[in-house]
Amino acid sequence: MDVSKNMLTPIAAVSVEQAEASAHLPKGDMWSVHKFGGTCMGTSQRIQNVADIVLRDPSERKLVVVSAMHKVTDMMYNLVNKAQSRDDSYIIALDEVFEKHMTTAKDLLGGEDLARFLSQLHTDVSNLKAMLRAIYIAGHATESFSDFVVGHGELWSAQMLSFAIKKSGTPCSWMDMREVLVVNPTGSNQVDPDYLESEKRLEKWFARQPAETIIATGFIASTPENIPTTLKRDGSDFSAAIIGSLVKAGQVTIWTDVDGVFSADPRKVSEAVILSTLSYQEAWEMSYFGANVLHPRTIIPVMKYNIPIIIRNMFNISAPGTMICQQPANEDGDLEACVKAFATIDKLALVNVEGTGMAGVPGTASVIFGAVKDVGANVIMISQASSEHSVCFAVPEKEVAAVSAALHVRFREALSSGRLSKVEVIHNCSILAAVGLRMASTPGVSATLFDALAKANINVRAIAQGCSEYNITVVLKQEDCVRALRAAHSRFFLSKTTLAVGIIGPGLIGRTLLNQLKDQAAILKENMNIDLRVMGITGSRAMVLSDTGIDLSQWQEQLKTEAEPSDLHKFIQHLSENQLFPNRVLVDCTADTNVASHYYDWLKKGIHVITPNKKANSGPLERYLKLRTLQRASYTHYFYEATVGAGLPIISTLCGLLETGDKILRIEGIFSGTLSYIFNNFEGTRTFSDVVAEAKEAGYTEPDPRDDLSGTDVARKVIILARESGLRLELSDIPVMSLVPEALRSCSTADEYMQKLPSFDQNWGRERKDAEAAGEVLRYVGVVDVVNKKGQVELRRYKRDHPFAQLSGSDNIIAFTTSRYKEQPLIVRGPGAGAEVTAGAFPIPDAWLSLSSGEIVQTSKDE
Ligand SMILES: NC(=O)c1ccc[n+]([C@@H]2O[C@H](COP(=O)([O-])OP(=O)(O)OC[C@H]3O[C@@H](n4cnc5c(N)ncnc54)[C@H](O)[C@@H]3O)[C@@H](O)[C@H]2O)c1
Ligand SMILES: N[C@@H](CCO)C(=O)O
Ligand code: NA
Repeated sequence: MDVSKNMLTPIAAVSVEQAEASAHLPKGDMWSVHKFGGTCMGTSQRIQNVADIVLRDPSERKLVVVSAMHKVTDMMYNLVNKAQSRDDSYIIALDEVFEKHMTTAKDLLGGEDLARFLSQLHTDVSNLKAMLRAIYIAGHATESFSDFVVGHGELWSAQMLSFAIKKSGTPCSWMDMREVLVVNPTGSNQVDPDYLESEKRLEKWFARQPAETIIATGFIASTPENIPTTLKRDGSDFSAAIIGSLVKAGQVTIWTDVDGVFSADPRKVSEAVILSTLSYQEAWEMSYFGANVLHPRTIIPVMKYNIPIIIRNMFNISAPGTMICQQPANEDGDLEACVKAFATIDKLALVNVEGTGMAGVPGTASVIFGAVKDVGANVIMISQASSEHSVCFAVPEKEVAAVSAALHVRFREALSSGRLSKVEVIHNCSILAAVGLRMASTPGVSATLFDALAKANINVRAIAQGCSEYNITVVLKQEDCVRALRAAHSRFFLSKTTLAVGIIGPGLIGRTLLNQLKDQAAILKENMNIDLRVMGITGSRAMVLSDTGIDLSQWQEQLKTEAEPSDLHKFIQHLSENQLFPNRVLVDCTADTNVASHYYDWLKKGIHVITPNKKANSGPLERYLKLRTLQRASYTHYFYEATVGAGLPIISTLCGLLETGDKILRIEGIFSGTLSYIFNNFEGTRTFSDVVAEAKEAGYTEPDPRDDLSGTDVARKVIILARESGLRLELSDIPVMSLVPEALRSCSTADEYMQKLPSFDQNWGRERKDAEAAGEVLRYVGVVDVVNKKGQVELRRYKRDHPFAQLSGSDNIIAFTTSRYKEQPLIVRGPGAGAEVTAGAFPIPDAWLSLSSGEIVQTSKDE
């Protein structure tokens, strides 16, 4: 064997191209370093799998760093703890450790190899027994005693693996890294490698023990005085990176149990994707957030020589993993590709120190952070705007009480003199960070991020972005964090926009809407990339909820068989919390005042509301104004086109006129599909009550047809349009001529009313004939008189040639007289009631699209 080949390769930085060309498999003389963690070394079978992976790597020179078998490090620490607390059971615990390794070895090895390993294991265990006995007697273990004991897990796993590899005929040595790796403690549970000394010792090691496949113990090392120690919390990944840099490896592969680094925590974002590449800095940023990557320190040694690190799943070898290397060449150059990943940290508190006495006074920050340091708190982010009137920073929630107390003490005088106005704590915060090296050079990234957050109705409490621009950090309420993460992630990573929909009131309109959605969902997805899912349907008695979307061909059955008692609160909660998607829409298809009274809260939660229910907009003026103010102030949509004239573009026409600067003078028309139908068809051939029954049958009427006949429904529409035109009117301000005879107003049900109605047919017959005799027809009309600030609803007679006399079916006709349309009013005419046209008024793709992408759609004029 050529010993020189095993000596350290001269320093030769690997370029990115080289690294990529090598496609995870370095060629030539370069070392391929692998690291297998405890999970990978969990059982004899897994150790065998590790051996197979190592054997399959065609590199000529392989150096494999291993952790102790799964759980063994904890078992070893436990031994020390038991011994020093004089708990005799350390002996049994040591037996368990012995057993575990003996059985694993027996499974894995045979013959002489097994005998050699077991004999070594015996020797080690009896030495450990002696040492633990000493600890037991002393009642104390020094750090180096403890490190010595604990490190055995790695010694055994490395030896077993090296024997397992040898078994296949490949020469293989194992390396006790305590002979090679020298580190100095730095305090705070970290160590610094002594690269020079380690390099020297490594050369010596190679000279003694030339090998092309080496299994090395992770985690353990020596002090410069040759006392066994460990790499502390940085662990075996760090060992692999250090040894990788010492041998100037072609690459370092870290084998774990995940497919690579995800774009976001996959437990929180189901659409998270595996990233194929990450720059060192990006990985660094991600690892800070606890992403399953590497400890930042781990990256430093290999980064120095541009050695790529590949994170791969040992349980899914086919997954290519994530390569961490120097910034890869631009991929797409698009905005979305700039953000590599999102990460979050929960359980934080924001501390805000505020006051005029800080501006221009050097040293305030130093005092603040001095106080924070004194209580040993870790500052997670800092933000100060250039006005210098406030400094805010985030610390772990559990440290905030101490921080706040320390600041109050430190600033007692400043606070009492008023130089500082407050030291304020905002609890229950989380951090959301967007990470990406190329954010630095791409304008618009933060705009897109903040836009996504705004559209998901998420309030941002504080913002930080360093000049490096690798990371944009926002602080938000913890309860919003997952939703924020999903909103941001879907904006940058999903091509499709998503909508979670809840339907309240699957009556005639609701049912029709659900049918339309069933057909439309596929088209929306196909043509517009909108993923629309109905997450819940609730009637007045039963509801069905789904986490992934209700099958719209089954919902009626589900409502019968799989339903639970309806509970509006739970329903809303389900939609807001348990959703796949950040965009949420409620469609209220009831005529219920109570349901309508919740719109404000829903919009406030960021849930869009679509409704044909007139109760909110025609209810108490004050509530209406509050709702509209909120709607204008938020990014949340409130669509109610169907409340007037069903699917006819009445409200949008009115808004269009107002937005373009026109002035509304008068709106007059036939606003009731039911009453239009009734008077269009009440021509002498059928009785009045028969025609009313037909209208009900056709689905034009309100759930209680008396709402139509009494004029209330028309009055509500008049009020809606009046308010839209800027009038501040209450429903009670509108004089209404009711068509419900006095005697029938007290009927307790709609059915009773319908039954008694025929007794009034004669009166109606007379009325109609009178009009006919005068060449006129009866029409029930509503008027919004904007000039005189009033409204009116009444039955009128019109000449046979009047446009209002020309209607058919359930037609509505609405005439807008405006400054522009003064001589000839602008007329909108068409069917103004009925299931298809009404339900069709809200799922218009434009509306869904604007909802899902969060475009602001003006549904009314801004006053
Ligand atoms: N029918 C039309 O042509 C038309 C046109 C425009 C607007 N609208 C409006 O559409 C709405 C629905 O009309 P419809 O004809 O479908 O009435 P409908 O009576 O057929 O349906 C209403 C449904 O809502 C349910 N419901 C009532 N209160 C509820 C509650 N608190 N929680 C859950 N579910 C509840 C009822 O059980 C019923 O299933 C009404 O507001 C109506 O004014 C109807
Ligand atoms: N009942 C209403 C439905 C449309 O709002 C009508 O007849 O016009
Ligand atoms: Na309409």
